[in-house]
Amino acid sequence: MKAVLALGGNLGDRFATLQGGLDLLAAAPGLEVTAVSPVYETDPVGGPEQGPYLNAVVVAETSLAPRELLARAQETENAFGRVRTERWGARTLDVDLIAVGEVVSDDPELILPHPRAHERAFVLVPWVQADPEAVLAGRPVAELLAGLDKTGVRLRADLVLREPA
Ligand SMILES: Nc1ncnc2c1ncn2[C@@H]1O[C@H](COP(=O)(O)OP(=O)(O)OP(=O)(O)O)[C@@H](O)[C@H]1O
Ligand SMILES: Nc1nc2c(c(=O)[nH]1)N=C(CO)CN2
Repeated sequence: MKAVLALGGNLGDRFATLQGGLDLLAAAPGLEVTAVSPVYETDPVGGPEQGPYLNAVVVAETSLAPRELLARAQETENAFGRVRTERWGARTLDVDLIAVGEVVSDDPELILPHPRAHERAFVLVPWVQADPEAVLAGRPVAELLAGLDKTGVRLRADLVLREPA
């Protein structure tokens, strides 16, 4: 199955954390990274006043069940010292599951596709770069993006994630 994961963080050495998170995810058995987006610097959306994020999207081919993938994502967050405080608050690393194959889930522990992805330029802009054919809940991501404000999402061409070996 194809899995799409969104990485983001706005504390500490943000780029080193993104690379470390990607490497750790890729080290999981049953997950092969097939595409990595460029890195974007993004204005924070929601939550308290906080600094800008770096965001990127990773596309992978996986044999893991969605729950196992969520566990890997959460282990990766924890490895980078994520401390949960307030909702949408600053964090070193956030790993969200955007979509896993065609799986639809309304279990609050794992909602698929991610319930806010369709309105988040900081997810859709990198995603469509990693996969121009991307589709979310039956709609081309490129089309969803046409209706969104992308001014808070800036390419950081100087920061390029290394694809894990
Ligand atoms: N698609 C999903 N990807 C990641 N976590 C999810 C998903 N659906 C539900 N969750 C649940 O959401 C809970 C809270 O996640 P988290 O604290 O990362 O939220 P957030 O990143 O602050 O906000 P947002 O959910 O808007 O991105 C997690 O414990 C997880 O079980
Ligand atoms: N720019 C930006 N804003 C956010 C982000 C994020 O990754 N990037 N993540 C959030 C909660 O998941 C809330 N707000």
